[in-house]
Amino acid sequence: MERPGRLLLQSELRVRNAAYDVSLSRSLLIWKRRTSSPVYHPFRPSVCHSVPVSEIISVREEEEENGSRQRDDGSWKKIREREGKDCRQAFTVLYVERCRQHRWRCAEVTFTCSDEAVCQHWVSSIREQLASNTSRPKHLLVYINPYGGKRQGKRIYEQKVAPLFTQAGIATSVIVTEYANHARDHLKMEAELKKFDGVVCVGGDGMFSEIIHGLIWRTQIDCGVDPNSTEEALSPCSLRIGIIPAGSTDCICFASVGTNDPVTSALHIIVGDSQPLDVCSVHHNNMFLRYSVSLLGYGFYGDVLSDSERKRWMGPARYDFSGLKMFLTHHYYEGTVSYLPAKGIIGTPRDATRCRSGCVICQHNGQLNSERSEKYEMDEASDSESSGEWRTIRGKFLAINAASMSCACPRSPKGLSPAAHLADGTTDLILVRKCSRFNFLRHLLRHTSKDDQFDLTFIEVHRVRRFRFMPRHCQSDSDLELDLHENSKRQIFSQICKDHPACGCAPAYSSWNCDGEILTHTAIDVRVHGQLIKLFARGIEELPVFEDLSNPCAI
Ligand SMILES: Nc1ncnc2c1ncn2[C@@H]1O[C@H](COP(=O)(O)OP(=O)(O)OP(=O)(O)O)[C@@H](O)[C@H]1O
Ligand SMILES: CCCCCCCCCCCCC/C=C/[C@@H](O)[C@H](CO)NC(C)=O
Ligand SMILES: [Ca+2]
Repeated sequence: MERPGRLLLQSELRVRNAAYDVSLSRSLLIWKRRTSSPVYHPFRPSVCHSVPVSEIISVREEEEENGSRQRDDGSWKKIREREGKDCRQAFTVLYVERCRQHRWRCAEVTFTCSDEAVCQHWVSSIREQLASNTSRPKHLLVYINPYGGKRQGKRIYEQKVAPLFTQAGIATSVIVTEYANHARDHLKMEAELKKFDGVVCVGGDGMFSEIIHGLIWRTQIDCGVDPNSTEEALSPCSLRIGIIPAGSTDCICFASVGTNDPVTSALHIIVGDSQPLDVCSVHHNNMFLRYSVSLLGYGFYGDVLSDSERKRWMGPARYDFSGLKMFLTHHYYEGTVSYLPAKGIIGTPRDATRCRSGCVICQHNGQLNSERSEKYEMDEASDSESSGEWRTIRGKFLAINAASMSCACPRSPKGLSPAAHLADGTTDLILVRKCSRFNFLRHLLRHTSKDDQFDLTFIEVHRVRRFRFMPRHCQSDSDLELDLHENSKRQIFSQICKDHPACGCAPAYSSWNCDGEILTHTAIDVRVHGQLIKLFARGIEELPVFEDLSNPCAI
């Protein structure tokens, strides 16, 4: 809890007929019931409220007519009179109130006083404080995906978010997308980004992936960086991105705010939060494919996504249906994974600690990254395959997952990698080797229990900066010749089977699930770019365990 600091204003005002000492400093608004108040009950504890100024949404004057007052927006509010004597002036403060499970809501308190000049001084003083907070957005570019999730994006925005933006005095330019990649193309080629101080994504993870594709690409072009390069350091994006969850998984919103509630996300945007986020670039043969911030999944999660795309009419439940189907199908895939372990960092994928607001691991490793990327510019060999740092694993896998955040979501409450960090410059590479259905089910079920989902003999997890994957069917001729002697028949049959889908045997390869979108290639090169973008979020806040003794009300 912030401490009050130097007082800017202090008055006796009234709240619902009770007298309060109200004070405003640069950091806090406090209202504390006066002990002399006629409605004061000697045995009722003194009531004191405090709100960080940074979490005040807006302040509005209340105009009076016939005992009720008309608000700035024209709506009417009944102000009760005290014993026939009018309290003639009032103003209302809207502020963030924390609820259960990381949800925020917009609360309000109306102050009344007899002196009009005092009332107007309070309104102007609070407005000055809000205006001086330069991290709060004033003009947002909003993209609404009407197609994702339960196809409620437009309704969610208009009914739950737009009224809050209006209350907060935020101007918006809204685009309802008309086709897939509409937002990406608009950001790449048309949007006048200098007019805005933020972009808002109303949709799910796939829509967010589309928007960062457009924004990051545009930023590189504007900064003279080749986005197709696998070796150039990418330029960070200055515009923050807000996510109004209206998808099916919404794991990016869930992992950066702690809930997938549209009002909570809107309030984090309004107060101007900022949360850095790692981004993975995905290339195939030096050709850029896509960016990823949550999950890159081959095998199980790639097959779940491929199968579920044909069932979008089911809404979010399509993932459960396809997940069960793919579990029963139990396909495995052969290939070679090579990865560059993250050296010198703190934190591992097996930690008990979690990435939360003000994460020390993200701050430490993020600093390490920026020092390292300066060195990298001078010594590109450190990341090259020949640096000797790379590890290679060939085998048969049920799933190959790279989680750049926990990927926690309603369907996977702990997430695919519970100890992954939003902004530490790494991704957790999870290899699920071929095993029995029973053992794979044990692994899946541990995503919803307290058991460690990595503590199984057929699972290995590495925190990496880069990795590559080459499926067996794409291996080089020399590798294939080696295999040919070993499994010539299998190679011949797998080619026949691949050419004849009617054949019932397992496919030779899966597809990559990239934040909920299917990649066009299976041989990929993935690189983590630390803290490349920023969200209007603050990470998941630690829940208060006890009354905060530094609470200014305790003074
Ligand atoms: N107007 C549109 N018509 C059709 N598709 C669209 C449109 N706008 C965006 N899309 C595409 O819809 C796809 C799915 O959107 P989104 O990710 O928001 O929903 P979802 O897949 O249900 O959610 P999640 O990814 O969280 O599971 C995205 O790939 C996006 O590119
Ligand atoms: C035995 C039944 C198993 C059912 C498994 C159901 C599928 C669970 C989906 C959880 C996905 C968690 C990771 C999130 C990935 C997102 O990036 C992506 C896009 O939103 N969502 C999916 C489902 O791939
Ligand atoms: Ca990360």
